[in-house]
Amino acid sequence: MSADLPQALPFMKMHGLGNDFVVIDLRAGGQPPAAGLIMRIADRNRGVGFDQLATIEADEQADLRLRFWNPDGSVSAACGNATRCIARYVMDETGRDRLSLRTDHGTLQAEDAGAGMTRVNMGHPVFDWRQIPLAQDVDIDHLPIPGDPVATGMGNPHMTFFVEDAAAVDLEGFGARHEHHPLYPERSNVEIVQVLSRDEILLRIWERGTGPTLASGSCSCAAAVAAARRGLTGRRVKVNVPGGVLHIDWREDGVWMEGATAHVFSGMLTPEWLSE
Ligand SMILES: N[C@H](CCC[C@H](N)C(=O)O)C(=O)O
Repeated sequence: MSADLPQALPFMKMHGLGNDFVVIDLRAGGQPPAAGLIMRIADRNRGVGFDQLATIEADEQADLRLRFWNPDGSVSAACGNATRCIARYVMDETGRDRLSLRTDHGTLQAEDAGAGMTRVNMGHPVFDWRQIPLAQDVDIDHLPIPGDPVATGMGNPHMTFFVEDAAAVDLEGFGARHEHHPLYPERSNVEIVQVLSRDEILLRIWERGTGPTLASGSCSCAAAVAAARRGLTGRRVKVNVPGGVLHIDWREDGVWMEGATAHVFSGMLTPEWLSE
């Protein structure tokens, strides 16, 4: 082994309803990986594979500082399921039942919801077109796009379509096309929603920078907020995603999201692989 190989890089693999994450714990120090290394780790054949990579850092204002990246190396200010996974891990580690987590979308509160479930307040939805962001001032409840979608910001941009039959949508073609719609200068996450009742929806997801995923926290929040704004549901809904169930509750203090999490394994990226 040559003396100038990088050190091994420890990581954790976690998932929330199949929305999977590589988590790098930097609380003791160290820099987040550069975009090139993030893209290599994202490779499901030659790396580890993930929907998002997250780092945990120590923070002076909150209990933890979290950052998120997509497999294409782009940054996301919000990642609800990774936030829940990391909150659960640190609550188990410290014995605490509440944590504050600073993200690029503000400081979020997480709590133990009992029965192994973890709840996070994802903050207030954003309805200002400049902050979502959209390219121009349009009616966000009825975007000038075929299919009549709703625009919502959850720290990241969302475009939500309501359909009769979500299973009938060609998500690959539809999602890829709409992620890059010119109305969204920073691209968009795309949600296909089928309303089942006043308090239950079916959701299929195309994540910006990732593609189709089994679940997505911020997409579930955006879909629930959009359904409530359209008057199709109340503000508390059960969201059925391909990977399971999330419960969304749009309260006065923000959009709360509750569901299961898993810490699957801890591993090491080897010095040999890191230096390739
Ligand atoms: N999986 C995440 C969302 C990632 C969003 C990301 N694809 C973007 O906006 O760039 C979640 O649970 O909220």
